[in-house]
Amino acid sequence: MPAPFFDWLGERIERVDSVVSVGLDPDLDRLPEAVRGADLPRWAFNRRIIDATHEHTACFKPNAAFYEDADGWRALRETVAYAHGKDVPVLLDAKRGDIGNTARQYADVLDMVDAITVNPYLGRDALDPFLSREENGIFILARTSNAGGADLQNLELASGERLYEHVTSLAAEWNDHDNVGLVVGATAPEELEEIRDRVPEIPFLVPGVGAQGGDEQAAVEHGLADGVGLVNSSRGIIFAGETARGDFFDAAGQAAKNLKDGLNEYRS
Ligand SMILES: O=C(O)c1cc(=O)[nH]c(=O)n1[C@@H]1O[C@H](COP(=O)(O)O)[C@@H](O)[C@H]1O
Repeated sequence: MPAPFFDWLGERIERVDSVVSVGLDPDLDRLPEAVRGADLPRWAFNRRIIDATHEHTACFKPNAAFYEDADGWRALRETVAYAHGKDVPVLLDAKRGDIGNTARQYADVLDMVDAITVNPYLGRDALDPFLSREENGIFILARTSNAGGADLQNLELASGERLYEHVTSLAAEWNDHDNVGLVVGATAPEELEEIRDRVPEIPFLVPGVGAQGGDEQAAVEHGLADGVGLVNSSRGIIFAGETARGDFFDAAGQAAKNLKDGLNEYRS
């Protein structure tokens, strides 16, 4: 039985026929004029992005880095409640990982959001406060999309395995509540395929399409487990209006639809 988060996500994917995750990374320097004067510009921006994109969206993924100040936290709370009002789950991209006593505090954010990204490098006890939340989705970083992702994650261990392969096996071992997902970048299609072969049943969050130029086909072909998984684009959707003609937010809606249609060509 999948965890409630993955049940909800599966239903949402079916209902909107989309595996698109829209990344809500509202860089204050790039917000359009229309929302700059608002009391909480990031919330005003996200609300309009959600309005424009939700019908094409399986999940919203705010990255915590864009909210780490007092107003940011208020904007995040409003954003999450609004997404929930549209029946869209929210995955907080926070990449948490700390000693148990601290991790327990971090994990409390799962009272507000539905899923979170976590960093495995402090080991199992650092993730226990997250993994024990049976309702939620816990996405463990396996192979990240950035250029330096290979520096550590592709290191070969004495066993002959790569580090990301070992992390993948550990994640499967830690998946007592069927609430684990993995983060694997679309910019690393070979690793995506290898990781999928290792864990056929774990859904992936695949960032790195769009602005980072990752492989959409590989993201869909290897990212989904029994049809469930997410392919994320943030800047490519929310800032599509910077270069498009017409309304800024309509452009975001169109970009979300285009990504959905493009990805759906590879869904079986
Ligand atoms: O955990 C993530 O979501 C993540 C993992 C990773 O390997 N690469 C990656 O880009 N991300 C996040 O996904 C989003 C990608 O943003 P765009 O490059 O604008 O689509 C950002 O919030 C990143 O922090």
